[in-house]
Amino acid sequence: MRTLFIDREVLSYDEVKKIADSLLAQTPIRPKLGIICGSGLGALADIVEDRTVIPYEKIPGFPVSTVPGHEGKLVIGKLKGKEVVLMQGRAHCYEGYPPQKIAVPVRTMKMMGVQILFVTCAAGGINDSYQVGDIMIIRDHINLAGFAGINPLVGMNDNRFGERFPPMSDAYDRQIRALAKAEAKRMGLDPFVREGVYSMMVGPNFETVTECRLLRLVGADATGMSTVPEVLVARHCGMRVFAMGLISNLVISEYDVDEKANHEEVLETGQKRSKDLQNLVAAMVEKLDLA
Ligand SMILES: O=P(O)(O)O[C@H]1O[C@H](CO)[C@@H](O)[C@H]1O
Ligand code: HPA
Repeated sequence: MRTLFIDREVLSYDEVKKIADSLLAQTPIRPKLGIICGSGLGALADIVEDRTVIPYEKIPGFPVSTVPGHEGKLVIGKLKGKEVVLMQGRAHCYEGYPPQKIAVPVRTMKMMGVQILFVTCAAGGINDSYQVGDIMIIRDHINLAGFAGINPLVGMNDNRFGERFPPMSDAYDRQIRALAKAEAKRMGLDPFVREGVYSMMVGPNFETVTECRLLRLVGADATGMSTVPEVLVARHCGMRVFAMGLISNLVISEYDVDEKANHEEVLETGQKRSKDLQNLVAAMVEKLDLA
C-alpha cells in the first residue's frame, strides 16, 4: 500500500478493533453513548455509576492527556441507567499529537458500540453578547486548523471506518440540539444557553487581538483548540454528534488592554458551572433514545 508520512500514526481497523475488544473485556457495560469532557469539565464523570476506570496510559494506542484539567481516564459505566463510555479529558494537537492520533479514542468508542457522541469543551467567547459561564450548543464549526491541512481524515481511507468524502453540512445533530434547548429551558438554564459556531485553531497560544477580530468577521461565536477533529472522525464513522462549549473566558479583542486570556480562568469557570453541565447532560441522556 502507498504510504503517506502520517500513516504511521493511523491505527488500522484491526488495531482499533483490538483496543475496543480489550476494553469491552474489562466491563459488562456495552456503551451506546460516548462523552468527551473538555478542560475543567471532567466532573461529568462523577455522575457515572457502576464504573470501570481505565487510565489512558493503560490503553495501548491511546493519546495521553498532558494538560491540567484533563484527568486522562476512560470511565465506563451507567448514566441515568444508560450504558456510557466517558473520556475524562482529551488530547490536543498542540500537545504534539497528529490529528490522526486524536481519532483513535473516537474510533475505539465506535467499535465498542457507541452510536451517539457528546463532545464538550471550554471555549473563548467571541460573540459580543456572550458572557463567561454561558453554555454554547455548537450548531456548526469552522475548521481553521483544516485550512492549514490539519485534519484527522487526511491519509489513506479505510472504507470500513467511513467514506472518503464525508459530508459535514449536518455535523451537529438537529434533534439532539433541540433536546438540549428544551431540557435547558425546562431546567431554567435558558438564560445562559446559546447556540453558535465554534472555530478551532491548533493553539497552544491564545489568539492575538487581530485573530479574534478575524474570527468574529468570519462568523465564529466562540473559539477553542479541540472538538473539531473528534467531530470529523465521529461523523466519518457514522455517529450522531452533539457538542457544547462552556464559555470559560471572553477573547481579548481590544488592543492595548491589560487583561489576558489564561488557562486558570478556563478551569475556574468549568468548576463554577460543573453542576449545571452535569444536570443538563443527565437530563438529556435520560431522554435520549438509545435503542
Ligand atoms: O477544548 P478543551 O479541551 O476543553 O480545552 C480548551 O482549554 C484549553 C485552553 O485553556 C485548550 O486546550 C482549549 O482547547
Ligand atoms: N481561545 C482558545 N481556546 C480556548 C479559549 C480561548 O480564549 N478559552 C478556552 N479555550
